[in-house]
Amino acid sequence: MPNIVEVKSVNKRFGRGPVVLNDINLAIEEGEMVALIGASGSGKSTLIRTICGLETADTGVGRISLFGQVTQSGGKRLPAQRQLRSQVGVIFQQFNLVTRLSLLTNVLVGRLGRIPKWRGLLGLFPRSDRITALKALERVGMADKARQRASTLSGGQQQRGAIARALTQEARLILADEPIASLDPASAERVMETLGTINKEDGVTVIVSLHQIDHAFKHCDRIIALKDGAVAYDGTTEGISPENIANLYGVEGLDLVKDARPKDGDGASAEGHAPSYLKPVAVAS
Ligand SMILES: Nc1ncnc2c1ncn2[C@@H]1O[C@H](COP(=O)(O)OP(=O)(O)OP(=O)(O)O)[C@@H](O)[C@H]1O
Repeated sequence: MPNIVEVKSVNKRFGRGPVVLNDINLAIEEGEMVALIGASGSGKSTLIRTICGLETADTGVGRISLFGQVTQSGGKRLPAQRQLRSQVGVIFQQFNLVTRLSLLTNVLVGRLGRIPKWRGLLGLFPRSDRITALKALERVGMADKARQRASTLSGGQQQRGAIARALTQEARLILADEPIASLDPASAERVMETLGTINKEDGVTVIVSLHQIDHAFKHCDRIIALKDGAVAYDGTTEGISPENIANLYGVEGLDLVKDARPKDGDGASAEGHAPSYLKPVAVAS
């Protein structure tokens, strides 16, 4: 089975600006749930946008492959980029849904690449597509909101709608760029749980960039960390050390770890894949 995502020797600068991605090399296998972390400006969004083809890497030897096919090489998009587009679901921090349309119509947009263009333009989605979309909304706990205008939904509900759209699209890979950055803690948790569920139950590969390390600890089994555009850590979530975190975020990083530490008595706030130094120590009774 080829890697779902392969990034080889990718560099990126915007115009004559500083280096934003510096010799990135990554391989992500099918079914992984990967957190992309790093301080603000470290290049997370640019890497996600380059992987999904919204940006091109610099000219040179850099190459990106999706599902075993080269989509970008030498700073140029190749035909495979377009052909594979329907298999990649992209979720952003904001502006994921067309606010004047109903949630159901937004989710049906996920089928546009799979029906004749004229049907899509007229909004004539087959009944089977509507059923698929409604099932996807049910999976993310939003079926009762199907007829509601997207503008009337909360940020967290809109993000779950965007996940339903990716499910309807039958995406094999979801790239989520800070999907919980503007959400309250409960909505953020719900969105991360939803991404985790479709990763586990449907085998969809997920790459999610996050500012909140505790969500990475809880929901992702692998962490890729960027510092100044270069990969500073790539390994298991359990394996990331306080030194790694301090290297990424400086002194404030240690506070982030402290915040992620399970609180006394009330269970773990960073269960899941949290490194052992964050897990509660079992006390023999
Ligand atoms: N379109 C652009 N034109 C010029 N510079 C850009 C552009 N997009 C990003 N950059 C620069 O690239 C660098 C990395 O930005 P990027 O948004 O990828 O980082 P990030 O890690 O996602 O940051 P944050 O966590 O704050 O969203 C920043 O210095 C940013 O100013």
